[in-house]
Amino acid sequence: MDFRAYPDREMLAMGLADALASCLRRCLTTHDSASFCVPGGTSPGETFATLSGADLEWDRVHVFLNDERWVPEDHARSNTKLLRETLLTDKAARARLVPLVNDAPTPEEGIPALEAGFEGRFPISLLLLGMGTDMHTASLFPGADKLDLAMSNTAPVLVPMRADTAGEPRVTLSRRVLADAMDIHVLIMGDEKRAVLEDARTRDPMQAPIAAFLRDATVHWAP
Ligand SMILES: O=C(O)[C@H](O)[C@@H](O)[C@H](O)[C@H](O)COP(=O)(O)O
Repeated sequence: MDFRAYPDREMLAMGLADALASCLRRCLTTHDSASFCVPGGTSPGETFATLSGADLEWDRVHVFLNDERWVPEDHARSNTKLLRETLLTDKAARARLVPLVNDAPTPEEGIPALEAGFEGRFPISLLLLGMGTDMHTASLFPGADKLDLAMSNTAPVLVPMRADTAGEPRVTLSRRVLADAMDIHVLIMGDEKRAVLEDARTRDPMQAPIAAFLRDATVHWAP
């Protein structure tokens, strides 16, 4: 694991946006398109806003979330809404969004149509993950109903997920497809998350799902 500490959150947003843009640019020199998989939640907003102004061929970039809450796209807790408002603006408005939610009443009913949209998108070129203080990442929550399946080597691309701490039902990319990414970055902020991440490194991924991704990751942190 590579750990990059920034003096403050503004510097983190600038440094991380720069690292992500360079990686996408590099990928597009050797490939027709790039797959860029990003977290929801509150932490990446400023990084996304900075990255959206980066000069690169966004129309060759396929963007999708690590996970989504099963709520309509205009819901306050929709990660897709956040993505449209922060990353998919300015120059990055030309990127192609691969949807992770649809009108089906449950994730189970919606997943077959969503999985079809992921054809040709793997391996992920660039993965950015967040982390909760319970050591979850994407919607891989400790104790969640389908965690066994989502962490297994034979998992499908998308797994429906319910957990007491998750709020609404979720859909998440499985560990297998996330960990297969060519380049993995993790974004965390604050002293509490730094300590939690250190602790997670020593734990079994079934208790600390973020641990499944740390060995090859670059972690970006600011107080
Ligand atoms: O939909 C989600 O909740 C996320 O994708 C999730 O995995 C997130 O990255 C962490 O919970 C951190 O969230 P914060 O950045 O809000 O702390």
